[in-house]
Order: sequence, then structure tokens, then C-alpha cells
Amino acid sequence: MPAKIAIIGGAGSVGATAAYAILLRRCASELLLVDLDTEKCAAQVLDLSDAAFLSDTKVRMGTPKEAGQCDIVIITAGAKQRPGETRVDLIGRNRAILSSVIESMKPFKQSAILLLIANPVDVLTYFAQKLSGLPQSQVLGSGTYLDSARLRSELSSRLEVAETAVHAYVLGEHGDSQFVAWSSAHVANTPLLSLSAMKGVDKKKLAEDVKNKAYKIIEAKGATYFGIGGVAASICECIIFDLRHVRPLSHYIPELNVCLSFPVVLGHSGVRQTLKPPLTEEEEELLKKSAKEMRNVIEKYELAPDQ
Ligand SMILES: NC(=O)C1=CN([C@@H]2O[C@H](COP(=O)(O)OP(=O)(O)OC[C@H]3O[C@@H](n4cnc5c(N)ncnc54)[C@H](O)[C@@H]3O)[C@@H](O)[C@H]2O)C=CC1
Ligand SMILES: CC(=O)C(=O)O
Repeated sequence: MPAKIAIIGGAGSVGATAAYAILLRRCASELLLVDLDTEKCAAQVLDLSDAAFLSDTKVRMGTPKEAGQCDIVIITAGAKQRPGETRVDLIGRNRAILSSVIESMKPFKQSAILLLIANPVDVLTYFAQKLSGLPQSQVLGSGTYLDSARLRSELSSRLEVAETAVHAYVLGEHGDSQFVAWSSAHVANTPLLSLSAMKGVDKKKLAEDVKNKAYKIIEAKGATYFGIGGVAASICECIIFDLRHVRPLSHYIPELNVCLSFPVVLGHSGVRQTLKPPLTEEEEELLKKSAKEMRNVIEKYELAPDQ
């Protein structure tokens, strides 16, 4: 299995945790960590080498040019939220970092998949599509995969059903304008909202708790990284083994002219198909609102010089 994965921002908490998860899932032959902080990056490689006995993956430090020739390039480089900051508050800093890392990696291997994780992930996915010149289907963001995992975990414990049987998605922005597609959520084809275990559940509060989970973690420990590390490894596995799993990921939606999350079929060539679930009128309104917020940020930063 000759797949090569690079992580730009690999010395950071998310990059190193993603590296560890990828190593444990044995989905790459070679894993390259790239970071401006070369001293810390070298130390992360050394630390990860202590776990190498669990895996066949070779982990080493790499250059941006080498990363551009990898099968998957994960971008975690960027500032993280301080307590109280939103993801969108990071756009000025992270848009500039994104431009510089993409330029430094060019030319890309033609079939490379770019996986955006740095925040605000939907807007950065949109800009990465423009800046990289790669086909839109090959540039995707982790989007609401993490939020949907948080939702399913919460529902699974309330319903006392395994998470894999709970089909429920958080859609839209990976951020404050996200919403839960309650109307299409189901367990074994039984609409979720008709289940007796859902009676008395405050759906609004549950959705707010899911939305605010990152804020709660950041407030107490400064960053989130285990969940997203697992999400990154799962996305890589799906791409490398052409698994065609359906996952809610950020990708370009032509009719909205933004990147945000709907479920997609994910395979070796990236996003193969968008599967937009049926939405109620109210959910359609929430979707439009989320897209509008993304578009406003894009328009503000589209022509702005890097700062
Ligand atoms: N999409 C998601 O669900 C999640 C996204 N994140 C985002 O991931 C990003 C990274 O978070 P952490 O790893 O906690 O931050 P961190 O501060 O631990 O790591 C960021 C790394 O990026 C590196 N970096 C900065 N500029 C660079 C450049 N030009 N080239 C190469 N490396 C560069 C830094 O040296 C640092 O090692 C943040 O934007 C955060 O908001 C975090 C958790 C979940
Ligand atoms: C930080 C972030 O985006 C998250 O944990 O959802």
C-alpha cells in the first residue's frame, strides 16, 4: 500500500494527533510532517517513532515541495481559537497562512487530495480550491463530520442504540450557523423524531450542546484535537482504500457558491457525489442562512491582500 500522506502544521496539536491516528489505522506507507516550527516538528517525529512498533507507516519530516507530491495533503497549519473566539474570527490569520502553504507546495501531484482542517474550515476549503488549481472534487474540508459524530454519540446514548445505527447529520457550516437535519434523521428507517425515546428530548438544547462542545473544551484545555485527529484518519482511510463511505464533508455547492457540508460519497478521487437529504422549509432557511454567512466572509476576504 504505497500511499503517502503529508500534514502541513504537523507539529501542532491537531496535526500530531491526526498523525498518530493515521499511524494506528495503518492507512499510509509514509507520513510526512511539515511545519514552520522545525524543532517541534522534529520532536513530534521522534515521539511518534516510539509508537512505530504498532504500525508499518514510516513517519518523517518533509518539505512543502515533497508534500505537494503526496496522495493526500492535510492542512492543519493555522491559528486556533482562543477562549471566546469563533472559528470565523481566525479568517484573517489563516487565509494568509493558507496562501503561503499552498504556494510553497506547488506544483501538486495531479491526483492529490487536499484535506482542509484549519478553521474556518469551509471558507478555507473554498479558498484552497481557488489557490491550488486542483479540481474541486479533490479539495475538501472535514466540515461537519466532527459535529455529526458529536451528535450521533449524544443520540446513541439517549436512544441506547449503537452509533452506527443512528443516521443523523449536522449540515451547513462547521461553526455557529450549523444546523441539525432532524427531519431526515432515522434509526433503521424509523424517523428519529417518532421514537418514544426522543419524546421529551429538548432538540434545540441538544443541537446547541453539540454546536458548543468545541467552545466548552477550548475553555477548559485550550484546544480540541482527539476527535478531529480521528476524523482526519477516517477520511484518509476512505480515500486510500476507495471505501465510498457517506460522510458529511465541506465541498463546493454550485447553487450556493460556497463550500459547506452535505453528505458525500467519498472515494479515491475525492468527492464522487453529493447526497443532499430532503429538508423541511425551516431547514432550507437555516441552510440558506448558513451559506449566506459563509458567502459574506468569502466576499470580505476574496480580494483582501493577505494580512
Ligand atoms: N476542522 C475542525 O473540526 C477542527 C479544526 N481545528 C483547527 O486546526 C487548526 C490547528 O489547531 P492546533 O493544531 O490546535 O493549533 P497549534 O497551534 O497546536 O498548531 C498549529 C501549527 O501550525 C503551524 N504553522 C503555522 N503557520 C504555518 C505555515 N505557514 N507552515 C507550516 N506550519 C505552520 C504552527 O507552527 C503550529 O505547529 C486551527 O485552525 C484550529 O481551529 C481544530 C480542531 C478541530
Ligand atoms: C475547534 C473545532 O473546530 C472543533 O473542535 O470543532
